[in-house]
Amino acid sequence: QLTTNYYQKTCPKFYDIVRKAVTDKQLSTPTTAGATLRLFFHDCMVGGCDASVLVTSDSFNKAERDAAVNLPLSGDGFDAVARAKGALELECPGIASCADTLAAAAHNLVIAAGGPAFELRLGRKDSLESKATDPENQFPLPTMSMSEVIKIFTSKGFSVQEMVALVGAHTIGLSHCNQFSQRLFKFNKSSDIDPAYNPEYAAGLKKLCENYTKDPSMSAFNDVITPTKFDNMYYKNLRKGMGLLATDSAMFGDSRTRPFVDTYAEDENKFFQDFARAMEKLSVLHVKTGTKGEVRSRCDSFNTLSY
Ligand code: HEM
Ligand SMILES: [Ca+2]
Ligand SMILES: [Ca+2]
Repeated sequence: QLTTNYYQKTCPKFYDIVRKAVTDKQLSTPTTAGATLRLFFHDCMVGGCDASVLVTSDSFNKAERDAAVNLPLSGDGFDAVARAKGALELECPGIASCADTLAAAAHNLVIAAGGPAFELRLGRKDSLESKATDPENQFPLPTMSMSEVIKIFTSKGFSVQEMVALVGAHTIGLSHCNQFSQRLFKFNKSSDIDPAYNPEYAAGLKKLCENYTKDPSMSAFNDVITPTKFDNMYYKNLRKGMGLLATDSAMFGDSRTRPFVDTYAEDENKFFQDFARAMEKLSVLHVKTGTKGEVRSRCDSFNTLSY
């Protein structure tokens, strides 16, 4: 249903406008790429890629964005989409959906960071709903077992290999200390530190996160070696005990996922190929077309109140 040339007649500069807006923002705010890629993931996992995550709550509706799992999403991703949408509305008002704008923004920022292009199909409509309860049980959490994580990805149609490729997104971006602090302080009876960590790496993290309870904004790079470059360093790190989240370490620790970690650590081209294909699949999950959605004029609110 979606096509790569959807805006060819109605908004031929769609892609260039998005690219300009998000790369400008990325240059001034280097956290933009990670923030936007994660925002796209969080949109697509709940009701498909329909910009449901972008809507803000009001006094009548607590929106998806205010679900616990979405609260840490960085404002930079929302802002990148708002800027691109603002520029699009000037050029071709009422034409480009927020869902397409977010997809194109994520696509572009992956490429700008050195990653692969995935086939970007367009024509998504924006959701008519966004509820804070919708994300329940839809997301992998760092505290989950690998079986639970696999179950979530399988339920969305992804194989274990596709899941390992997608998590390679952790080659860029940040995680807050509270997402991995249990691995550093009082891990269990026999050790303060999770033995899956490389000891020097863990010591560095411990220092970095020393005051995280007082300053909840404290965060660490997901990939400590090349934090802003989209490459296969994430998988190389996993093999050295430098996976930040417990689920990152488990990708190497679990025999179901380790073979793919090894493959991607050794072959960046293969990672890029598989990541691109899995992103293509993620980007068309349950998309809404025709009258099942609308083209919002602002990404943070519905055109007409639907409740
Ligand atoms: C096992 C599966 C996954 C788990 C448990 C997981 C969990 C997390 C957590 C807890 C954070 C840190 C959030 C914060 O503290 O602000 C994070 C960051 C991030 N995740 Fe994942 N994630 C998973 C898979 C994915 C996938 C499939 C993608 C994209 C395709 C993705 C993209 C990102 C990005 C780009 C960041 C950095 C965000 C930023 O810099 O603002 N993650 N992830
Ligand atoms: Ca969604
Ligand atoms: Ca990297």
